[in-house]
Amino acid sequence: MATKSKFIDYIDEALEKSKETALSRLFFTHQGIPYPITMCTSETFQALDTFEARSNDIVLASYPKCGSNWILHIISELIFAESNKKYEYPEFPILECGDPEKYQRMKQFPSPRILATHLHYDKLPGSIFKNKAKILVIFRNPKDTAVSFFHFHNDVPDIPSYGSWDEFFRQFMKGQVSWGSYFDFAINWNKHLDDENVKFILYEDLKKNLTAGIKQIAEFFGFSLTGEQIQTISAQSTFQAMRAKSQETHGAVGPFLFRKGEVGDWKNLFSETQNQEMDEKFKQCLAGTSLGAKLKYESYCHP
Ligand SMILES: Nc1ncnc2c1ncn2[C@@H]1O[C@H](COP(=O)(O)OS(=O)(=O)O)[C@@H](OP(=O)(O)O)[C@H]1O
Repeated sequence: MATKSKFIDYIDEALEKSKETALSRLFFTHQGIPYPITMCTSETFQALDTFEARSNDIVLASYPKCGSNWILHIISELIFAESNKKYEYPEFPILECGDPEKYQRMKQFPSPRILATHLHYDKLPGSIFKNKAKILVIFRNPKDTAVSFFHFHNDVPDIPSYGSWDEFFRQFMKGQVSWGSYFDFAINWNKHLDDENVKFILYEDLKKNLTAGIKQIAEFFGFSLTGEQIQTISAQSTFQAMRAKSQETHGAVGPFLFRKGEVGDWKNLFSETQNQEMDEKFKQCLAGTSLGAKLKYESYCHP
């Protein structure tokens, strides 16, 4: 994604802060949602209200662990293929993370700017909608998302760990994890997936047919690339290719972030009771909805 850059500096800085942070002190709550103090501050949230989006910003919205780094990579490769200019990540790409002055600096950045975010729909800065920026929304099945989230906490040495998978699962189901509840995030987006300038993409579909997914993403954002260029990007965007370069692109956390990249890893951790609990929650929150169908829960979350 980037050579040693602000991007890696920012991750290293957050990891350094994490070292001194116990899990019990990791979160602060802003407008009802828990965020990690190692990455977000209330000052930055305040400054975010003044953020001015552009119509040609590329917005990537996802709950944590649904594949945002994958899509970020694909987008930066699309930009490179079209313009022959490497996207340099002048700031950490997660919009809500960083110091409050970042939005001032971002005014100077050339278009297109990539804005990744884990914010829930109703917490996104209004200028994204007012100025009609295009938003790609990435979803992944909730069981694999939870398992990926747990491993990230418990595998990365500098990030506060949970006592056990069972403990993490309890907190995940209550929405007491960074960026809040997966299900609230989903319920919020469900009403907006057919809005103008919004496109939905499913992690599992991208896994099944990466080339087709990249083609759709390119079309949505108006990149006109040849079939050969799409194939090249596809070859560079497989899990294996990205994991092999992960230390170079993401620093020390790279191999933990690009952990397994599989569909169905939840089967290794979920107990029967946890399965039933999540199936029930899915039913309550999303059964019969447009997003509920799009997530293909039956295919990806049933044994
Ligand atoms: N190319 C490719 N193919 C398949 N899967 C991939 C790819 N790149 C990233 N990933 C997987 O995405 C998971 C990390 O999600 P995020 O990038 O959204 O994480 S974060 O929220 O920004 O920390 C994490 O999932 P798990 O492996 O299940 O933990 C990554 O491995």
